[in-house]
Amino acid sequence: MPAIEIQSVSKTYGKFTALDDVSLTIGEGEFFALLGPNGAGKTTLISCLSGIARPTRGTISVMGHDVVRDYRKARRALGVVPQELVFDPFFNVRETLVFQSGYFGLKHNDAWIDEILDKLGLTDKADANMRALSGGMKRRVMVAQALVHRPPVIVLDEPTAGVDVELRQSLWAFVQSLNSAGHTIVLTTHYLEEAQELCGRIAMLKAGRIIALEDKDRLLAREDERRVTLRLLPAPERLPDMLRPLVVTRENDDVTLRLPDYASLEQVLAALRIEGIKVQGLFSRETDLEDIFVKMMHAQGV
Ligand SMILES: Nc1ncnc2c1ncn2[C@@H]1O[C@H](COP(=O)(O)OP(=O)(O)OP(=O)(O)O)[C@@H](O)[C@H]1O
Repeated sequence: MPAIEIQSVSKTYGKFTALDDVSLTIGEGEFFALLGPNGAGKTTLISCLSGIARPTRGTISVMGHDVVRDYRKARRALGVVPQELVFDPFFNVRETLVFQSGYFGLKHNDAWIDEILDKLGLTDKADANMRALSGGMKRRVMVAQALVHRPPVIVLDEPTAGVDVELRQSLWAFVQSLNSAGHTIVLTTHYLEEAQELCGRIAMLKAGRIIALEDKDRLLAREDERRVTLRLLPAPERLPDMLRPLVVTRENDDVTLRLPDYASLEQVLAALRIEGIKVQGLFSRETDLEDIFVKMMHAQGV
């Protein structure tokens, strides 16, 4: 049974189509990334998943429970860490979590609450008022809140926006441990290096449509090329003919080239040598998810 099954889901707001025929199946135990630029429809999809918004067309189920017909069971299987910090300023951290447990009919949840507080580094803030916490601490409470009912499926909507490096790392370590323990994780983020490091499979959304849905490694292998930046001295007005089709960008003395493999660098260097152009610096890197994301988002016809 898939953890999440989204079938032909569309969501319109008046004449505006926020989601356009989205179908997606996420297996149990996956670490899945939902990527896309601002306004692509990620949060709308998560809202449909958690029952905050209702799809205009199509169906969604979480752990086999339809999110509309079987709302309670579907919601119980799901923990959502929202993008925005939503909290009651009159509660302290522990009260917030006890209250959230109550939503799910859980009365004796203290041992689990203590454990989550500990795992998220919130134990010494348990009695602090929500409004007295820093943004990062509030973010941790949002994560804790999503976990009070031990959901098998956890959705994190940009959990690291505005979060410092240390918290980001500890948050990911915790989320990874949840994934290792069998939880299904769905993540949206604009930090593509995080998605590249953590996720197994990736969906890219653009204007409400899925334009890529693939295993991360396969997606990365799609653009199997190397980028090499050369700092040239003197920076020539005209590059040797052989180089020109390979140029990705040219800024001041730096020319970035797209190479099919490192072996072709030899020909590039030879062409420069013939023209008397010296290479003062060289920097290279493999294609990463950001390159692929940018390319796909700018591709024509999608
Ligand atoms: N309640 C609403 N009424 C009208 N339009 C809406 C509503 N909610 C979302 N939209 C529109 O739907 C589109 C998708 O928004 P959504 O928040 O899902 O994008 P997103 O991919 O999560 O973006 P971001 O990365 O900025 O969070 C946007 O153009 C947004 O303005």
